Amino acid sequence: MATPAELARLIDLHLDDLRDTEPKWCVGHSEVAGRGVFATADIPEGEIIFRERALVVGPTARKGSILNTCVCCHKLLPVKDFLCKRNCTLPVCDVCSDSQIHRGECDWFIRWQPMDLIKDDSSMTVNPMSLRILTAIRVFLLNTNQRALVNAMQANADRGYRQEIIKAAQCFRKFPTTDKTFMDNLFRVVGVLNTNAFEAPCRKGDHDTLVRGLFPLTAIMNHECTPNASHYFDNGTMAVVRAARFIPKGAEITTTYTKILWSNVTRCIFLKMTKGFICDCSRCNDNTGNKIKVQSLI
Ligand SMILES: C[S@@+](CC[C@H](N)C(=O)[O-])C[C@H]1O[C@@H](n2cnc3c(N)ncnc32)[C@H](O)[C@@H]1O
Repeated sequence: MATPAELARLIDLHLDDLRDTEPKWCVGHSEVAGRGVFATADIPEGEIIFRERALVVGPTARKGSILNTCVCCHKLLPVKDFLCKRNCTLPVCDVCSDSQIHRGECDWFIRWQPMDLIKDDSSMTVNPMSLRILTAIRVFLLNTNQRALVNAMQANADRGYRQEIIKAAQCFRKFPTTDKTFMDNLFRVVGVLNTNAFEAPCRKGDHDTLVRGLFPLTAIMNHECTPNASHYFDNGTMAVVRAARFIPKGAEITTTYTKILWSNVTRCIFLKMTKGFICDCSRCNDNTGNKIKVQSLI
């Protein structure tokens, strides 16, 4: 795992113009888990601690997601004929289909020969599993420093992630499954995304959608059930982190990976299933909050 100093260097490059001249945060070794974010000065309640743009964004492709949403600008597309004109099978609007941002992924998808999916009314549709893998593929198209940042992030290992890749590979005739280096890298990237990515609300005109974004600095914050910071997303592409209460210099800045009002049991199960850990914070250890041994449930 990359050291806090190496991670901080790469985050610094990623923040670019959003880097404060005197940031009130730093990346350090955490007593909670691995690396974390720490206050370098007293931070008053309500103050914005940092903002960052997404390093990479893609569709969530969850059950119930509206598939005719442009994978680049997220605008709503017509119900029919919404796939890329170059036959990469990704939903993309006319403007984005010719854009630099789509061209790279479009070339990769075309090379892998996506399977046609024909609907009952004989129009073409898109396979959600090929949409789901798109964010991971976009990581391969980042520049060297950006890819190094992704590599420096934690990737939990989970058998389900391999399944996600296998299902995506089945959407193509020529997915490079025999390229071991590529497949190993893809497995790690999928692990990084599943460990760190956020689902962020995004609005385009009247169309509300959820996008899946990797915000590395926001993701480095460890979880607490009574966090001292909160985060929100500005139209899917910008994360904003602010102090939920006064944070003294030197304290670890934490956020919550769950909904704050969920019960102890619900938070415990969610954290174990999605983030692979059992929280040991004071709220979880408060016996009046019906603490249970999650190990015995899973
Ligand atoms: C998004 S990462 C957080 C950054 C991570 N500490 C690092 O070094 O990259 C999420 C992972 O951090 C660990 N983690 C975060 N908060 C934790 C907590 N309160 N207790 C135990 N592990 C935690 C878990 O392994 C979790 O899957």
